[in-house]
Amino acid sequence: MTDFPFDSIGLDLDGTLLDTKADLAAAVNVALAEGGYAQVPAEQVEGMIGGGAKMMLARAIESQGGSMAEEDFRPLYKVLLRYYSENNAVHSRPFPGVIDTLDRLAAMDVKLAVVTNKFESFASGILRQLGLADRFVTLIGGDSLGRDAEGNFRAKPAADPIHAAIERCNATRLAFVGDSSYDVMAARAADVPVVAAGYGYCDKPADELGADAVIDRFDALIPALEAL
Ligand SMILES: O=C(O)COP(=O)(O)O
Ligand SMILES: [Mg+2]
Repeated sequence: MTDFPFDSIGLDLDGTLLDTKADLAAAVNVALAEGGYAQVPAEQVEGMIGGGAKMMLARAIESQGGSMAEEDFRPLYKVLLRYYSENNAVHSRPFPGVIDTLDRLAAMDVKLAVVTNKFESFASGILRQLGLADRFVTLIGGDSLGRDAEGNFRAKPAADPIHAAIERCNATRLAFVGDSSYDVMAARAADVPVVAAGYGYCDKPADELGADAVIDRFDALIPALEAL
């Protein structure tokens, strides 16, 4: 181990490690077509990513003043999930600098955990298809920790998935990296330092997310963490 200040890093998936926008947009648009709604361009879907697939679809339907009644929404959500389960790594790829940086972190014995609001099965399938699964000590998806007393998934922005990452990495010092306000809120709630991926699908300007640092490429991560 070098004098790198963290022994573990938690990493968001969509918009941080992987550019998944095109596959997510295709899945949303299949569901929107099913409901008779207009198609939404991928650039617009981008701002709807971060809270999980259900929230992404809800935002797309609401942007067209559509019905959010359970009997209208549920069938479209099912269409999205079915389509995405079969088409989730068609266009999705690591962002520039991701592979090199993960190699460098592995060489420094830094443990890596994926903490995503995607369903665990989707996230693990994508990482497997892209040949990246073995790089992570653990993967915590939006559904991995079950639901809280109100019936909501114990997912970001809650601290629970970050705490789970700390535990599963057996981390002494963990930092988190993510692209949305959910990521920053979850890291803050768990009291861990957080770096914002400014090149990702930020739901507000990256420097307004409240992170400790902002990077504009993934390969700026190691120096950014060293400077925290
Ligand atoms: O798919 C989403 O909406 C969120 O996924 P992420 O937590 O990996 O960004
Ligand atoms: Mg994200």
